[in-house]
Formats: sequence, C-alpha cells, structure tokens
Amino acid sequence: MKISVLGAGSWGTAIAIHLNRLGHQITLWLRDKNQFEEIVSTRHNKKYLDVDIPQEISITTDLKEAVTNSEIVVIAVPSHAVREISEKLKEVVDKNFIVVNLAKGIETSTLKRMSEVIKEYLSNDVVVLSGPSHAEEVVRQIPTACVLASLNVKACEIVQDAFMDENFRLYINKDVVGVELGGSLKNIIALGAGISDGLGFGDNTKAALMTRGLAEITRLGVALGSDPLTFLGLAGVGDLIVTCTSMLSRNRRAGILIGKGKSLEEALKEIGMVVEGVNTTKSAYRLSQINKIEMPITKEIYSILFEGKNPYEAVYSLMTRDKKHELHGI
Ligand SMILES: NC(=O)C1=CN([C@@H]2O[C@H](COP(=O)(O)OP(=O)(O)OC[C@H]3O[C@@H](n4cnc5c(N)ncnc54)[C@H](O)[C@@H]3O)[C@@H](O)[C@H]2O)C=CC1
Ligand SMILES: O=C(CO)COP(=O)(O)O
Repeated sequence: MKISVLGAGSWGTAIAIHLNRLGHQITLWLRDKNQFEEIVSTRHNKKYLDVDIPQEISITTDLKEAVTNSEIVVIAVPSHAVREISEKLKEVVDKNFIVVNLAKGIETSTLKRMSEVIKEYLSNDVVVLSGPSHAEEVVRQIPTACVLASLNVKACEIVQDAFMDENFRLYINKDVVGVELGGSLKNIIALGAGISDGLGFGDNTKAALMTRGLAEITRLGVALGSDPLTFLGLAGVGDLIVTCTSMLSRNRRAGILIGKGKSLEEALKEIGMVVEGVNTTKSAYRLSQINKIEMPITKEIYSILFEGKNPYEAVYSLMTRDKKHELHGI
C-alpha cells in the first residue's frame, strides 16, 4: 500500500520504519526544512529517534506530494498540531484515504478528542491507534500490542491487516471515546508518577497513583460515554503501566524533573519533545468541572503545574481527603 506518515518526531519516524519493513511504500512528511535536510543527507533523525532511516522511505516537506494516491494517511504530530494538519489536509485531499491518528490528547480550547477535531475537516474514515507503544521499542521490533478504534470497523480491519506483524499486534475496539480518552488521560497520571519518583517516594506511592488514577480516568470516561472495560484494556491500564513505569516516557521524565524541583518550563525544555500530559491536564481539569466528576489526582497535578502548588503539599492533600469506600463512584 502507499502510506503517508505526517510528522517526523519519534513516533512518526518509528511507524514509518515499521511500515516500510512490512513492504509498504512510505512517504514521511515533515514541516521543518532543517530537519528535512538532516534526514535526507544523513538518513538519521538525531533529535527524535536516532536510528537508520531506510533509503526506500521518501522524505518530503510537500504535503500534497506526500498524500497523493495514498491509501492510508497517518497523523503523527502532537495533539496541539492536529487541527492545523487536518485543515491543511482538507486542501490537498484527493482521495478517500483512511486517516490513522496517533496523537494522544484533548484539545484545550474545545475539549474535543482528536478524531472529533479531524472529522471537522475530513469526511474520511478515522482510525485511532493507541496503547502501550514507545517508539524506541517499536522500532527495535520488541513485541508490542495496541488497539485500533473507529466508527467504521471495516476501516480498522484494513489498518489491522496493513500494520500488523509478529512483533506489532493490533486489537480492534469499537469504543472510540474510551480508546481516545484512555490514551490521553494516562499522561496526567504519568506526570504524577514521575513527580512521586522525583520526590523520592516509593513503589507503594506509584501503585496507589496508578490505581486511583485509573479510577478517576474511568469515572470521567464513563461520564463521557465510554465503556468502562476499555480502561482495563491496552488503551487504558496497558498504556498507564508503560507510561508510569518506563524511563522512555517523556511524561514520566518531565514529572521526575518537576518532583526534583525544576519548573515546568525547565522540565519541558530539558525533555525537548512533546509532553502531552501538560495540556491534557488542563483539558481534563475543565472536563471534570463541567461534568462534575471528582478527579482529585488531576486536580492536584493541575495545581502543581499551573498554580505553583508544592508537590509535597499536593501529596498531603491527596492523602488527607475525606475517608472513602474504594469502589464508591467508580
Ligand atoms: N513517542 C512515542 O513513543 C509515542 C507518541 N505518541 C503520541 O504521538 C504524538 C506525536 O508524538 P511524538 O512523535 O513522540 O512527538 P515528538 O515531540 O517526538 O515529535 C513531534 C513532531 O511533530 C512536529 N510538529 C510539531 N508541530 C507541528 C505542526 N504544527 N506541523 C507539523 N509538524 C509539527 C515536530 O517538529 C516533531 O517533528 C503525541 O501525541 C504522542 O503522545 C503515542 C504513542 C507513542
Ligand atoms: O503514549 C506513549 C506510549 O504509549 C508515549 O508516552 P510518553 O509521551 O510519555 O513518552
């Protein structure tokens, strides 16, 4: 198949290499001219994912050239850029290709999920790919399992056939809302897990954050129409585990830096790649207020990131909340 990948960050680069290995004809589109020169001349993308980029992958900064005759177009930019890319795609769309979205986030200005943003501009089928999938491991062909979700299951099946191999297993889940929310909201908890690690707390603390984090993700998800079981799947607890425990996670690493006393700006500069949990915390905090859903961890992360609350005080606030029954409100 002819497949275009839009965005040459770590995930875009890794998925392009993966799809090239599967024998597809791949075009990798990127915006930045300097990065384009670097990749074309060195076949490396040093800042984002330092692996060999095979010669068969075409590299371009011309979006029309990238998507012309493509059967699948993969969006692999950060969530804050998905609207801009979708708008540009609308202008060059010449065929009813399937759009596969990799970005994990909730738009801060509209509180929309990424597939909702894309659908504002394109009538094409949109398939969401989510789940525990650090680019650095996928590109090394380490066994990985993820989920595809779409309003059109047939489109998921086409993507499943095109993207799967013995090291990259894809399940289908019809719960688009749950899959998108799971992949986005776990990044907030990963920031929290990192902050806990940075403060020097232990495994008990992280396990508590992950478990209670999953409880509040599920609460919001169900209020917004998700199937609660989705949060026990790869796009829920699966991604939560990988992001909260791996040193490859940008969200967790940003949290560690903040826990060690760096400001949010310093932490983001040091990571140098997108840390989706920051914007998602803003969106989820607003969604919890609008829908009157209790999300105590999200609220404390919001206070640390945007209101200057001391992380120790945030942990104290969480530990001294009203006494509760564990399953109440889940
Ligand atoms: N890196 C990973 O392992 C995974 C990432 N994701 C998600 O995939 C999305 C992309 O993440 P990464 O590739 O890791 O990000 P990254 O920070 O490594 O790279 C982002 C790329 O997008 C480009 N970009 C930014 N704004 C743009 C715009 N307006 N137009 C065109 N290009 C633009 C940047 O120049 C950069 O090349 C995020 O939502 C992330 O949460 C999901 C699963 C795994
Ligand atoms: O979503 C991811 C892995 O599934 C990537 O997480 P980070 O953005 O925290 O690296």
